[in-house]
Amino acid sequence: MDAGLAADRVSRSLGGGLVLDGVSVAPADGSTVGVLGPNGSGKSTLLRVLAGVLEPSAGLVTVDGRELADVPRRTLAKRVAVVEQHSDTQIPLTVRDVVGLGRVPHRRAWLSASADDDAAVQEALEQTGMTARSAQRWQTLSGGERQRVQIARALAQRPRELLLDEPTNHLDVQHQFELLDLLASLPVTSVIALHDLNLAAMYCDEIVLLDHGAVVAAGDPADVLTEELILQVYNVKAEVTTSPEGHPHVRFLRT
Ligand SMILES: Nc1ncnc2c1ncn2[C@@H]1O[C@H](COP(=O)(O)OP(=O)(O)OP(=O)(O)O)[C@@H](O)[C@H]1O
Repeated sequence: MDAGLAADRVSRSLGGGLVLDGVSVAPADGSTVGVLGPNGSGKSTLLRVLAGVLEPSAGLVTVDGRELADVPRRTLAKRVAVVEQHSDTQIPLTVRDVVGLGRVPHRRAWLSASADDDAAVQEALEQTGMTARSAQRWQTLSGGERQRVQIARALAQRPRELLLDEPTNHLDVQHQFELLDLLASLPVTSVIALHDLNLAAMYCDEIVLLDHGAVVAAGDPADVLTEELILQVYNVKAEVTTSPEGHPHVRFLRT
């Protein structure tokens, strides 16, 4: 039986158009998979289908070989965490409250937070560098701080799979690296929609390149981030070299 979360030839229509077209992805346990592709290529939709928020029109999403629709919501909520592109709330919550929401699937409704819950929240705040702001109101945070708190909420959930939609948006360069270093160091399987090809090259074990809802290439970053595929998919000329660390490095050419 397949372990983990996987999509098998998944299609999905939205608003009368085919937004995902036969997409398969089966991240290795503990790996980091980057989902790349131009605007509108289906990255967010793929993450939403993997999260069980959207049902596929065709194909299967499975968790440990079991169809997602057959997995109880609470079981799913305990093991799959999602960081969406835009999160907002009108409710006056502190940073600690927001991170604590990650523990809700682990708690019985009538019980208050356990020592385990508190420890998970504390650890997630530390991992994302947000401990000092734990009493601050969520609404008063900067865009990058909000992003880090959403990531802390997802980590507090202690998921096995973490789905992140452009998590480096709003983050300064130091925090982009810190976040991706953190994700790479954790024993979670991460599926990350990204726009930055070089960040993907540095941090992803595997890249899935989407175009018009279909997988154009998937596999090792060096096999996916080629000059030919970048030109084909993004319509931009690029020079791809190999960095001293052995990752592909993309330099865009605007001549
Ligand atoms: N509810 C909807 N009705 C109609 N079309 C939709 C709907 N939701 C998404 N789409 C379309 O599906 C396509 C894929 O959207 P999606 O958000 O998955 O792309 P993306 O690759 O994440 O894009 P971006 O890089 O801009 O975030 C887009 O063309 C979008 O307009």
